Amino acid sequence: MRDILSEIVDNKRIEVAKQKDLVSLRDIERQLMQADEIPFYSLKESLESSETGIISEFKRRSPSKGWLHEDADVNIITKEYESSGAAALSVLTDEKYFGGTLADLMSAAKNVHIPVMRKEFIIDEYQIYEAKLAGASAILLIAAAITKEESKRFTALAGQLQLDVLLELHDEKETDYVTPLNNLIGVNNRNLGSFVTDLEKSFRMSDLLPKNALWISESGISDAGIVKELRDAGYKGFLIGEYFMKSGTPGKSLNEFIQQIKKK
Ligand SMILES: O=P(O)(O)OC[C@@H](O)[C@@H](O)c1c[nH]c2ccccc12
Repeated sequence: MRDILSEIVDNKRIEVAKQKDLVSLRDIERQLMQADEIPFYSLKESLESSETGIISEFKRRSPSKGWLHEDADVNIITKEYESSGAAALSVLTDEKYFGGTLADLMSAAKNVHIPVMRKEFIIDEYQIYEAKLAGASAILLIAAAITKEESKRFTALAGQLQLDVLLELHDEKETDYVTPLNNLIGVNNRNLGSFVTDLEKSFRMSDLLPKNALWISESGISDAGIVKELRDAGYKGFLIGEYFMKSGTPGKSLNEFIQQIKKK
C-alpha cells in the first residue's frame, strides 16, 4: 500500500500550483497589506494559561475513518468548542482527504477569541500567507512532509507574519528539525504511513524533546486518564479531533471530557 502521507503531499503540490494560477502570491501579499489588522492570539500563552490545554479540532473526515461528521457546521461547533473551554482550535483545510476548506478556517477565526491553527500539509510559503489572510494565529508544520531547510524557512516566514508554528514530529529521527525558534513541539501519535495511533510514542519521545519548548501530544486521545499521564510526562497541550467530532455533539463531548480531566 502506498504511504498515505506521500499521496496527500503529492496531491497538495498539484492543488497549490493550481491555486497559485488563480491567485498569485503577489495578489495575496497585496491583500494582506490592505487588510485591516488581523487579530492574533498566542497559542503558547493560551496553552500555558489554560487549565486543560486542549486544542479541539474541527475535522469532518479522515483518511483512516472516512466521514466523522459530514454535515458539521463550523460556526456552531467552533463556538461550542470555545464556550466549553478549549484553549485553542485546529481547523482542517484539506478538502480531498479531510473534508475541510479555507472558508472553514476563515469562519472559525472570525467566530472565536482563542487561537485558531491552520491544520494543513504545508509544503509552500504560499499556504502560510493564505493562513494569515484567513485569520489564523498559528500553522502546523509536519516535519515528515518537508525538508529541514524548508522547516527553517517556513518558521521564519511565519514569525514575520506573526503566526505561531507547531512543529510536528512523528519519530525520533525527526528531532533534528528542532531549532531554538521552535517553541511549540508536537508529537503525533499517529503513524503517517499507516494512520494507526500509538500513544506510547508521546511517552517514548518525551526524553528527546527540548525542555524550553511547550510539548503537545497529538492524535488518538480519547481518555481523560491518559491526559493526566501525558501531563505527568511533561506535555501541556493535547490535540484532539476524532473523539469529539464523531460523537455527533462535539461541543458537549469536549465539555464532558474537561469535567473528567478536572476530576482526575
Ligand atoms: O483525530 P485525532 O486522532 O484526535 O487527532 C487529531 C490530530 O492530531 C490529527 O488530525 C493530526 C495531527 N497531525 C496530523 C497530520 C496528518 C493527519 C492528521 C493529523
